[in-house]
Amino acid sequence: MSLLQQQQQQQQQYSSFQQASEHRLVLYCEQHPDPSDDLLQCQSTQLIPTLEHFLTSHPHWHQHLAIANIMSTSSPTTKRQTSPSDVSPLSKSVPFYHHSHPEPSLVTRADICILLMNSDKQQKWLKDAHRLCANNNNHSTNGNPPTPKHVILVDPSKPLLPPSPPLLPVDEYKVTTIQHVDQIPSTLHSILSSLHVGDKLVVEAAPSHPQPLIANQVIQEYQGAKKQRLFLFDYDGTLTPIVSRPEMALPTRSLLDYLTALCRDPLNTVWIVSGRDQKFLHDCFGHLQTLGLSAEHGSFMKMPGESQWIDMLKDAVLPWKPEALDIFSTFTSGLPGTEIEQKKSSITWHYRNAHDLDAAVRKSHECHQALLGLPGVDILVGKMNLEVRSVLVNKGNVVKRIRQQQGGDNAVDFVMCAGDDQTDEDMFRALFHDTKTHTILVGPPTKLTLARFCLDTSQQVVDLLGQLVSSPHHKQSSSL
Ligand SMILES: O=P(O)(O)OC[C@H]1O[C@H](O[C@H]2O[C@H](CO)[C@@H](O)[C@H](O)[C@H]2O)[C@H](O)[C@@H](O)[C@@H]1O
Repeated sequence: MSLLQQQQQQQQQYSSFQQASEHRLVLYCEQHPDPSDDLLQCQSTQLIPTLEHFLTSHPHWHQHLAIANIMSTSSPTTKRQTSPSDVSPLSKSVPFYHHSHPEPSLVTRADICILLMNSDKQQKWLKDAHRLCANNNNHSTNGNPPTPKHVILVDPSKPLLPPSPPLLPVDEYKVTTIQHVDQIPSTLHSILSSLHVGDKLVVEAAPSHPQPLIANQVIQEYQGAKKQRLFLFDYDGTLTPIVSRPEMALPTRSLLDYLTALCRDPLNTVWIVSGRDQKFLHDCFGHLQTLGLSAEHGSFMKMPGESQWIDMLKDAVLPWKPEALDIFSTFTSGLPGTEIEQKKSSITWHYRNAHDLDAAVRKSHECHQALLGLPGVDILVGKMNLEVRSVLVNKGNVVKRIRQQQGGDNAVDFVMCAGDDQTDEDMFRALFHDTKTHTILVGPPTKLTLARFCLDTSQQVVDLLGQLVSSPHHKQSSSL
């Protein structure tokens, strides 16, 4: 192909990309894998596969994204002209543009940029982009202020330190520095989830596969937090493993020590948001005065530092309770080993210990159907249990209330929320659009969830708390 033909083809590809990306967010990647820098070279080969992986685990972004990849390199293999489809299967799932020369109009159009190049080039790129955007805004006729954009700097040479201030006053960009392309999926997910781009895109909370949590990243952000930190923990399956009998699921000594230490740091507010009743939570955690407790999915709350519980359903009538109890009793009498746990404003039917587990699982579907007729309740499918509680409460509302009390989203710069069950998805939903949050599913990465990250076991959650409280920036106040 002649040079002219190549240029025409490139121009055509660029125009098609512009058209196809019109109502999408543009992710602009620019890579300068200096041949003398092995780390950069190596990460550069992983960028596109990482983006493919991101889209596989977050399929709902397919319809919202367009990706431009500028691979500017002296390497002879990438110097030749390539068409998008030569480069990546990405081109088959999202509008994709690939070229070897930076394209200024793409930089100004981009919503998120990923820069894989050495730090000097990154700084130069930011300066140039700053100039470009300023110029572009001068010529903009709509008078709107520029939308702040996001830049992810991948800098393998940067040690893991608390975030440093950006070197440039780049108002147009919110800069996030990461060390490894592996961190791109979680970073991208949190940026994308925070974007409400006017009429261009309204991002609904949609479940996707969580990324395995990188403990060092959390520790770094915990240490970097300057305002308040908020911790929200489910109990069963999150801070303690699921066991055959509810009364045996007691907190370990280390968990209590770590919670005590977390509560002692004046920057921290720590809550357990559980389906358990007040008595159980009080017996296990009542001695930790500054720990907030929420029982029965938000029906009762004990504020940090207080000793009295607030009945959130004080004035509500719960006419469904006797009927729900009747339904559960019928199923219990036909299935030896199953049990009813009666709480003040919810009822849980446990079938984990049924003598005939297969029959109990089958019958649980029937029981679920029977409960559907009850007015004013939510039916929760838990871990070998069915639970009925009032629609007036859920863990998501608990989270919203706690956040309001803390002074809103901006008052807090670190949030960790962990849970393992269907009811915890309400907490994850309430935090979905806040990029500061570390929402953690305790479960496998194959599960669809609104949490951004996952850890396999409750022991890993407890170990992470241990790491946080032994980190150098953790402060201890004199009294608890
Ligand atoms: O919101 P949570 O703190 O996770 O509480 C949810 C329910 O947990 C308990 O039941 C579950 O854990 C038991 C102990 O491991 C297990 O035996 C049972 O099979 C699980 O369903 C608790 O008994 C319920 O009251 C909570 O609603």
